[in-house]
Amino acid sequence: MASVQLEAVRLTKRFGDRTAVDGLSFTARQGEVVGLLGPNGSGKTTTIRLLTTVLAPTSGEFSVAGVPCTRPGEIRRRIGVLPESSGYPGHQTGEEYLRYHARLFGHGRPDAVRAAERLLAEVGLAERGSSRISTYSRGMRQRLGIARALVNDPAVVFLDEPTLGLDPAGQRQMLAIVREIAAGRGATVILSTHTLPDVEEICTSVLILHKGKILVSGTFGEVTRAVPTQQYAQMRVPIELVGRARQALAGVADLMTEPADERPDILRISLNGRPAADQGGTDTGMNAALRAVLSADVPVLSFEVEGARLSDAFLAMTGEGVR
Ligand SMILES: Nc1ncnc2c1ncn2[C@@H]1O[C@H](COP(=O)(O)OP(=O)(O)OP(=O)(O)O)[C@@H](O)[C@H]1O
Repeated sequence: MASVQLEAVRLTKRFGDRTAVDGLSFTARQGEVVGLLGPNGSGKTTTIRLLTTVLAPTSGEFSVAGVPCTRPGEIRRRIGVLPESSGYPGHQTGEEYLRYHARLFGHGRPDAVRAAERLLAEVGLAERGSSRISTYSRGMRQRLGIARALVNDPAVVFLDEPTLGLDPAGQRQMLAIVREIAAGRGATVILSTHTLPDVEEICTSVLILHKGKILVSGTFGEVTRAVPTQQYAQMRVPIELVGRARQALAGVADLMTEPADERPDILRISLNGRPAADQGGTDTGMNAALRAVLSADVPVLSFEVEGARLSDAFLAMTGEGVR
């Protein structure tokens, strides 16, 4: 099994009488992409600031690549950070900027030149390395920020909202880069985000924070199974029989129907608040829906059970919706 690169034990941060991070314990292994999720104010940024040694914990401890938090200077040499918002010197070119940071980490001049070139290629900026940063789009700046975070070949990379404000193409590019940081470099990535589809796409595990505490953690499957979420199925019936199908479904306890978007011939059926973990119950419910409609002499043209969604689990746990 891959080695543990990050370990937090009862990590806590208080600001006055407000506890921003409250007894966080978790581990992350080499090559994992861990999604750090939670509503506004749940403690994501504070957690990243603690783990990147910007803030000192009030209590608890953590280690990065085996280095304890009592040696913050050594930790800083082993991590890369893309903060929530960072400024860039617009007058410098991407190349100059990365060379400068490579030099800060002790590379000699020729090494720094090579490192800048390699990193620019890695984040898709090879063509624009000699342009001034002031001419870069937001997506290009974010990618330059990632390149800077990789300059010291870090064991753990922290990315705070890396896709925020990017257009769909920029988001895709960013996610591909993040995936490669974990799969290609074997680094551990801690990714704080509000964008759950990103998480579903690239994270190997998820930590959901609420009021500074971990509500639930695990793989995507474990998290969506751990909480009561609605399970939905879509049933398509002949349009002239929609009314009859609805009537038949109304007689099935525990089911509710709602119209699917702009498709009057599709009924979206949900099991009322049954835990997704209760797979037996879910099957029975959906089978009951099918039986009811068929026995009302309504042919079912298609029937599809939707997969559990992280956003539903998140909503069920925190009471707050997300994008
Ligand atoms: N320097 C500080 N002084 C006082 N309170 C703080 C400080 N930094 C954060 N907090 C408080 O700690 C809590 C957690 O904030 P944090 O910024 O970590 O949340 P977050 O999950 O990153 O939120 P967002 O998604 O809005 O960025 C909030 O209640 C916040 O007001």
